[in-house]
Amino acid sequence: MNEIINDNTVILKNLHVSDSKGNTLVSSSSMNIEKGEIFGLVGESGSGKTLTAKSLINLLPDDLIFSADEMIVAGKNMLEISTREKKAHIGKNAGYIPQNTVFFLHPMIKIKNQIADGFIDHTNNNKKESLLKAEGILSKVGFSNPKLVLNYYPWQLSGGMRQRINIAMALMNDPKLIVADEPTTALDSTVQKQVMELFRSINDELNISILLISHDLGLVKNYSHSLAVMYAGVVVESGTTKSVFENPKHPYTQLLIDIIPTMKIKKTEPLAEIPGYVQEKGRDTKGCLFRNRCPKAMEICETYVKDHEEDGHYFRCNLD
Ligand SMILES: Nc1ncnc2c1ncn2[C@@H]1O[C@H](COP(=O)(O)OP(=O)(O)OP(=O)(O)O)[C@@H](O)[C@H]1O
Repeated sequence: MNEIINDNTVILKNLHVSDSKGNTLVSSSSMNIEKGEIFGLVGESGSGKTLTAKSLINLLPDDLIFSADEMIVAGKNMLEISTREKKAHIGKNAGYIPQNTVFFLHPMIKIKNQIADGFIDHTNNNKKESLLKAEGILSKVGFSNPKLVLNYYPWQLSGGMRQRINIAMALMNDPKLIVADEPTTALDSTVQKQVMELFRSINDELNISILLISHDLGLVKNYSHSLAVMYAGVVVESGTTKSVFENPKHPYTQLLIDIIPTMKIKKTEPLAEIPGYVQEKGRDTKGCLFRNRCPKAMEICETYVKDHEEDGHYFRCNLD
């Protein structure tokens, strides 16, 4: 009964996450990730990107409470299966690349002993088979001498190489979905580009869906097919990347697009910012959470906010 006949890798409707004191952290958030697409999830720090992604892949901290009207991930209804089944399903079908990759790999354990674990846990393969598989994947992610790399300790590798190892680890179980949380934040711009091109080729060649979390709308514009913009725990706009960029509807999205740095900016010029900050508290209001920073706010925005959807382009705002 839990097998879903649907091509979408993720269907999420009305996600709500709160802390143990009942404070709302994420609310009314929905998204669909189609099979084989790169889906960008953007927003400022604290907007709920990581919590949303972690809800999907069963990694929410135990002290947080979540609910949703629908949550389908890689063909399974996550709201109807046991914790054990969820763990097995996610372990087999989803790879996670966390924000802080430096601490993700244990510095004192050889790569070969870290890369094999998840694969052995979720398949019936032994260590030898898993290392053979790892060699193939390491060359896919750009290592010319995978046998040598397997014998390295993480501290012997550069940041970009460690990130390639993390990507290889996420690929070991042939997942349907990879969640990459700010995967290039710690890298310099040349390595950043190489890593993003690697994600693109993985997506092209293996048809794996990628949930790309980033605060950088410019990066998401370049690499994603569709995207969702989050503000203060709420998805305020979503759609294909083309339609959101050609016709951004939400004032927050419009401002984010305006501040994407362009090549024309002189090095000495400061980057523009949106005045104000994302609110941490009071996220369960019926009104619009962006109203205090919104240049187009109206009185009604204090108590009400309207949902619009046309041809898969969604936005949540009282403007039409
Ligand atoms: N375990 C937790 N307990 C209580 N509040 C939390 C917890 N984890 C996150 N939060 C809060 O939930 C909100 C959303 O956090 P989240 O990490 O999802 O944001 P984000 O958009 O991923 O930001 P960043 O880019 O900084 O990681 C923030 O206000 C954060 O302080």
